[in-house]
Amino acid sequence: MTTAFNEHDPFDGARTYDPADSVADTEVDATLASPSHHVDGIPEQGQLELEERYALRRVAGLSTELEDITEVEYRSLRLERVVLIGVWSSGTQLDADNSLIELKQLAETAGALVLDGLTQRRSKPDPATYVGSGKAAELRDIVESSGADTVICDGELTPGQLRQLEEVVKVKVIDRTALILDIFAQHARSREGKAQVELAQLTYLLPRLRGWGESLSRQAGGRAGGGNGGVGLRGPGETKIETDRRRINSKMAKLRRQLAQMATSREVKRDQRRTRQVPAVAIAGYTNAGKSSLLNRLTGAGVLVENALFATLDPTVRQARTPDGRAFTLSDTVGFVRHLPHQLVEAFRSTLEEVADADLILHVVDGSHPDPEQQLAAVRTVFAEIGAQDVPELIVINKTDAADPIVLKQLRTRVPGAVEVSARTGAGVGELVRAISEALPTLEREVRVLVPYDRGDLVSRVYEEGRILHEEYTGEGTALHAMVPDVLANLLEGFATAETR
Ligand SMILES: Nc1nc2c(ncn2[C@@H]2O[C@H](COP(=O)(O)OP(=O)(O)OP(=O)(O)O)[C@@H](O)[C@H]2O)c(=O)[nH]1
Ligand SMILES: [Mg+2]
Repeated sequence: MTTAFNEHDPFDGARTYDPADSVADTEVDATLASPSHHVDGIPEQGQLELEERYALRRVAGLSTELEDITEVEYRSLRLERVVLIGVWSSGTQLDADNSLIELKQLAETAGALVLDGLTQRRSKPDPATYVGSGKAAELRDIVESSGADTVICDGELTPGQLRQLEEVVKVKVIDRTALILDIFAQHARSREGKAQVELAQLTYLLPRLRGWGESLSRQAGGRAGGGNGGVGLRGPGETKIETDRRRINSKMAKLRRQLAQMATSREVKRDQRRTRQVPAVAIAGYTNAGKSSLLNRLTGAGVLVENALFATLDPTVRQARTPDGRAFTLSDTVGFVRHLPHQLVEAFRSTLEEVADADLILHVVDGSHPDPEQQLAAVRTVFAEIGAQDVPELIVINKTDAADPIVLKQLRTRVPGAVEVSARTGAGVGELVRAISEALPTLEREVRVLVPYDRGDLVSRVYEEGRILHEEYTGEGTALHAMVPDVLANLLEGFATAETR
C-alpha cells in the first residue's frame, strides 16, 4: 500500500481539534502513544512509511466478488460503495481478519459493495478519529482513489468520533452498530419486528443527534450537556435539535406502549402452551449457523433460509414430536452476533424471552466457520444478557458436510456432548432427534389406575394425551398402566391402585 501524506493534504500538520467540539475529546488519553500521532508533527517521510505499512494492513480478498460487469452497473445505481476499517487492539491477527470478514458479510447483507478492507493495530481506538489521525488521512486517500462513498468502522464509535472521522475522509462514516441496525430494518417483516427495530434505531440515534450537521445544533447539544439547560434556546429561540429530540422521545414512548401490548398477546399464547404442558425447545445461535435450515429439516416448516446474516427476525413456532410420541414446540429465533448492539437486545427482549423461557435450547453453531468457539462464546454472552443462562443447552454442530475435519475434531474435545449434524444432507438428524427426546423434561408421570366405566372421559384423555403401557378391562372398570402429563395424573389420583400409592 502506498502512503500518501503529501503537500496537497489540507489536514496534514494543520489538523487541530476543537475541545468543545466533541464528547470524545473529554476522553483523550494523553499517554496514548500511537505512531499515528507523529503525523501531526510531520515526521520524516521514510520512517513514516515504515510505520504506516506496519500499522494499516489491507485484508486480502475482502472486496465483494461480482459475477459479471452488468452486476457492477446495477449495483452502483442503488448500493453504497464502501471501505471497511477496523482497529485491532487485542487477540491475534487472524481474529482481526475474521472480524473484518464478518463486517464484510454484514455490509454485503445490507446491500453494499465492499471495495477494500483495512485494519490498524493499536492499543485502543483513537478517542478522536477511531483510527489514528495519520491513518485517517491515509484512509481518505484510499476512499478517494477507490471511489467509495461510505466508510464502515468495525466497532461502536462515539458521536464525536463519527463526525471527526467524517471530516477527514470526506464521505459518510457509519459504525458496526448502525450497520446491524440497518440490516434489521431491511429484514423486519412483522409489525412487532418493525416496531422493535425502529425503537432500537431511535435509541441509537438520540445521543447522536448533536453530532450531526451545523454548529447551531452542536452548540445546543453542548450546552444541554453542560447541565445548564437550554437557557435562551427555548421558546421562540428553540433549536431544531430540541424539537427533534422531543419528537423522537415521544415516538419511542409510543413504540414501547405498542410493543408491550404485542408482548402480552404472545405471553398469552405461551401460557396456553404451558398449561397444555408441551415442552418448548428454542433453536438459537449465531447468525447464519443454519437455525432455520434445521427447523425445516426437523419439521418441514418451510421457513426462509438465506445465505445472509439475520435472515430470520420473526420467531416461528412449530409443533414436533419425539420418536416416542411426546409433543413439543420448536421455535426458530433471531440470530446473534458478536457485540450485538445492546439497543437491539433491549428492543428484542420480548422476542428473546422465548429463548429464556424454553425448556431446552438447541444451540446451533456453524462447524464450517473458521472459529466456531468464538461464536459459541458470543451467543452465550447474549444468553446471559436475556436471562437464559440456566436453560439446559444442547449444542448442535451444523454444516458438518462443509466443515474442516480439524476444526471439528478440536470442537469435539472442547464441547463434549455436542451433536453433529448437517441440515443440508440430513446427516446426524436422527441422532439429534433422539438427543432432544432425552434432554426434554419428562412432564409425564407414571400411573396405575382403575377407572370406573362411567368415567370413560378420563380413559379417552389418557389415550389422547398420554401413552398406554398396559390396559385391562376388569369387573370394576378399566385398569390402566400409563405415562400421562402432570395435570392428568392429578385428575387420576383418586383412582390409583395400591401399587402406585
Ligand atoms: N453446507 C451447509 N450449508 C448449510 C447447512 N445448513 C444451512 N446451510 C446454509 O447456511 C446458510 C444459512 O442458513 P439459515 O438456515 O438461513 O441460517 P440461520 O441460522 O437461520 O440464519 P439467520 O436467520 O440469518 O440468523 C444458508 O445458505 C444455508 O443453505 C449445512 O448443513 N451445510
Ligand atoms: Mg434463520
